[in-house]
Amino acid sequence: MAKVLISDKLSPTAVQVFKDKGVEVDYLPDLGKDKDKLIEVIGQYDGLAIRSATKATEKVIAAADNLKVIGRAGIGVDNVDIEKATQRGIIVMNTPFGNSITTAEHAIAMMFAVARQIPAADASTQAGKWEKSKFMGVEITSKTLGIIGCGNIGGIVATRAVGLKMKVIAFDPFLSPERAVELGVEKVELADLFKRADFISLHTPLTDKTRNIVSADAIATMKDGVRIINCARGGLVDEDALAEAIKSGKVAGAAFDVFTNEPAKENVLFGLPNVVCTPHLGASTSEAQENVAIQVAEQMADYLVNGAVSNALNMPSITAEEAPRLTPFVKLSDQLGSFAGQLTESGLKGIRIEYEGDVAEMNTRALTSVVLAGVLKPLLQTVNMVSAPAMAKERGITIEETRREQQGNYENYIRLTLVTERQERSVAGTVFGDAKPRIIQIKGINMEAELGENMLYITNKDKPGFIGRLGTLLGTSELNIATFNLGRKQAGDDAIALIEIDGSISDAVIAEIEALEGVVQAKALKFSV
Ligand SMILES: NC(=O)c1ccc[n+]([C@@H]2O[C@H](COP(=O)([O-])OP(=O)(O)OC[C@H]3O[C@@H](n4cnc5c(N)ncnc54)[C@H](O)[C@@H]3O)[C@@H](O)[C@H]2O)c1
Ligand SMILES: O=C(O)CC[C@@H](O)C(=O)O
Repeated sequence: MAKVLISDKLSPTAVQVFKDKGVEVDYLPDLGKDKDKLIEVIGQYDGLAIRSATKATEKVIAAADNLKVIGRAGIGVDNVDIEKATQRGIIVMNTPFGNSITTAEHAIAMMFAVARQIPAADASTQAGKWEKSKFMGVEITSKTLGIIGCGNIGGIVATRAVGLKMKVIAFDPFLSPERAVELGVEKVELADLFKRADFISLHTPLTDKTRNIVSADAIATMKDGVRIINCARGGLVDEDALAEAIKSGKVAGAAFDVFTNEPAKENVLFGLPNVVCTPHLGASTSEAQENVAIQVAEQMADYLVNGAVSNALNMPSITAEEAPRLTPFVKLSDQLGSFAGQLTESGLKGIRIEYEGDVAEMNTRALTSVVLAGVLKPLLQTVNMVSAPAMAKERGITIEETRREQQGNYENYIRLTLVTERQERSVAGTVFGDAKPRIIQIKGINMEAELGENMLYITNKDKPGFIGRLGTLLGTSELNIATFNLGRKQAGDDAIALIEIDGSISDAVIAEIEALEGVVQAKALKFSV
């Protein structure tokens, strides 16, 4: 039974979801904060469910010998080393929509808070001061809100702000003109946004491009009295530059939920006039926490139990519905990749995968990942379908995928061609109605072979007497033939034999086969069945 560790504070509903789906679960909500303890125990788990307190660092991942999936109950995955997870074949998934409304509402709340200085006014009033003239605010109606990053959360903020009668402008290179119209926002360039906005709200991930997107230079181009809200990620705004701009009066206020260093026990913004801060509360509503906990538990359990993949950041999705239909093709893809990979001895330059017929309409991205893992496995023992695409890319191997809907002799067909420094070698296979994969072509030679655990692959000159000599040799070596498949282009040409053997084939037997008259190549191949 798969075993999952929940190492952050997740709604207890997640525990029940895991149990209901047949996954064993340990709920240790404070463990994530103890790096050493996490490293000590992580090896025993197949899944790790986290929020933001647990840092799934390179060291944690290196110690995670059985880990198959990391599930983030939330959106941002900057606390997970995705590259290292991918290299170890661990899927990283998040819950991209479960807390979007809640976070967008927090951004709107923060905008009001900074427009009317509510936290400071509250503190003063409760201190018995009644400082009515000190807290003069501004209306937001008719003001311009500049949204940087108009995805899920930015989009919700935009529609709420339009409802509040604001003029909304947005900078997001991936925002389509149609979506901008749908949201009621004007798509603008960043420099334009900085010049025009009365309020600026950030909603991008933290990347190399977005780090310090609000810099000292950017602030200098803004309207005097602008107010800045960050409920996305610390590091999007240069906090030192903002602090200076607040002190000088250039910026009239800031509302921050996220900070460059978290937990933010101290920060240059703390204590400045009209700065409102919350401790990364954007996603903290009971509704959002219930949503993300249930979603992450369902996704992780679906993967661990059924192989379904949703919302993975390092692997194509496979829905629970398509997983059973895809299974025989996953097996075929693995066999084709493994077959070609085991026969490849010179430097691999390119991989071509052709899908034809029914299979061309399936989730070929996932199948391609499986093929790649099969090809690379003989070279890189730890590779799997998660890590294979990245590993192939790292090694400069080009990947080409084509899909054709028309059918030839078979209802479906996958052909894999490996391009090496010396040659191109192709192998093709199909899945029949019995859901069993078959190899149907090797190097252009037709045959119909089912692969077993131990296969003997031989290329030989098609001359009389060869099969007899081979049968005698296998017999005297006490190797029993389970199935025997032959193919050739034409009489006298190269022929291929693919033979299933009951038991493994030693190097000594392979050497004897190679010494038989007419043998061009002999190889023992192993497959997982
Ligand atoms: N405060 C919280 O508790 C909390 C909760 C949830 C999400 N978040 C954060 O909010 C942010 C947005 O989340 P989301 O779900 O809307 O993500 P999203 O992926 O749906 O949207 C992000 C948008 O940013 C845009 N973008 C990327 N690079 C950009 C750039 N250089 N300039 C302008 N736009 C760019 C993308 O095109 C995309 O539309 C993330 O950083 C996420 O981690 C914070
Ligand atoms: O889990 C949290 O409280 C914060 C989540 C938020 O930052 C996210 O990216 O989803």
